[in-house]
Amino acid sequence: MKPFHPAKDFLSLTLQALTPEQPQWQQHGIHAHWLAPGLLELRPAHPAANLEHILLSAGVHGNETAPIEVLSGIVNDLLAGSLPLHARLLVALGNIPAMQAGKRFIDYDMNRLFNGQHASQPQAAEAARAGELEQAAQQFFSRATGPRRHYDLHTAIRGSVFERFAIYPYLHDRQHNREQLMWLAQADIHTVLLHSKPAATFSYFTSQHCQADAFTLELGKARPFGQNDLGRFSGIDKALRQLVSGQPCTAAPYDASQVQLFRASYDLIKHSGDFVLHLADEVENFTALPDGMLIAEDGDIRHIAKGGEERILFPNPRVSIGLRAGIIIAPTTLD
Ligand SMILES: O=C(O)CCC(=O)N[C@@H](CCC(=O)O)C(=O)O
Ligand SMILES: [Zn+2]
Repeated sequence: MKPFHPAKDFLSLTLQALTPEQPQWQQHGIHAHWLAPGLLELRPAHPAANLEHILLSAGVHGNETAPIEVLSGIVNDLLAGSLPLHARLLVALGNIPAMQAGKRFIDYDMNRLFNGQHASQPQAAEAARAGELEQAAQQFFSRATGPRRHYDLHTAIRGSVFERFAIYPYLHDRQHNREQLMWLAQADIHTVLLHSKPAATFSYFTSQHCQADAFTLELGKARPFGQNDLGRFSGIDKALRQLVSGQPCTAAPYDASQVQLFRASYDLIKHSGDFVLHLADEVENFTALPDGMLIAEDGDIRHIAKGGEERILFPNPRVSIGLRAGIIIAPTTLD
C-alpha cells in the first residue's frame, strides 16, 4: 500500500479535493481507510480488546477553523507515527465547500440537516453530504464492540461569558453520563447545556441513532484559517490525544463543583421577516437576561425573560425563516 504522502496533510488533501492514490493503506501500525473526501477511518493494525470507538468531527460549519486544525494535527501525528493509536477512530471534516469558501455554509446550515432532515432540503449543497456523514457514522458504530463516543467540534459566532462549553443532545429515556461530564471537565470544558428536545444536529443523530455518548463542543470564537491561537484549544487537544492513544483517563469521580449545568428552556424561532432580536451584536453567549426584559418579537409573539436566572445562547437574527434564532437557557442540576 502506498503511504500517505507526508507533504500533503489531511487538511490540505481535503481542501484541495485530493485523495490518496490507494484508499486503504498501512503505516506505523495503523490501518487507514479513506472513505470519502474528509472522511478517514483509522484503526490499529493489531487491535487490542475493548477498544473505544470514537468519531471526531469538525467543519460541519465551514468557517469554524480551529477545530479543523486540531483534528488535522491529530491525524497527521497518528499517521506520522508520533502519536500511538489505541482506538478505532473515524475523523470527519464536514462541509468541505464551505471550508474552502470560508463560510458557515453554502446553501443551508448543515447542522440543521441531520436526523433525516436532509431529505427536506434536497436542493441544498449540504444535503447529500449530511446524508453521507449519517451513513458513515452509522456504518462505523454498527461495527463497534466497545464504548462509542462522538465529539463534534465547533466554534461560535459570538464571544462567550464561558469560553468553552459542551452541548449534550436530548437523551429521551437515557441518563446523562457523569463520567463523560468529568472527561469534559478534564478537557477544560466546565459548562454544559442539556438540550430538552430532539434536534437536527450531528451530535443528536449519533446520540439517538448510534447510541453514542455524543456532544457538540463549542471551543471558542470562530476565526478564519491562520488566525487561530491554537494555545486556547490545548485542553481539548490534549484530552483527545490521550483518548485516541489509550492513555489512562485521569478523570475523577463525578464532582458537581467541576460542572456548571444549564438546561434549554425554549428556542427563539424566527417565524417571519418581522422577527426582531432586542440584543446587540456584541452581546455574548450566556449573557444573563433580567426579569421582564423583552428579548425578541415576531409579529404578535413577544418573548419576555422570566425570573432573572435565564440566559441567552446563540442569538442570531440572521438565520433563515423557520430556524432557531437563539436558545433561552436556565441553570439546572442532574436528576
Ligand atoms: O454561534 C452560534 O450562533 C452558533 C454556534 C453553533 O454552530 N452551534 C451549534 C450548536 C449545535 C447543538 O445545539 O448541538 C449549532 O448551532 O449548530
Ligand atoms: Zn458550529
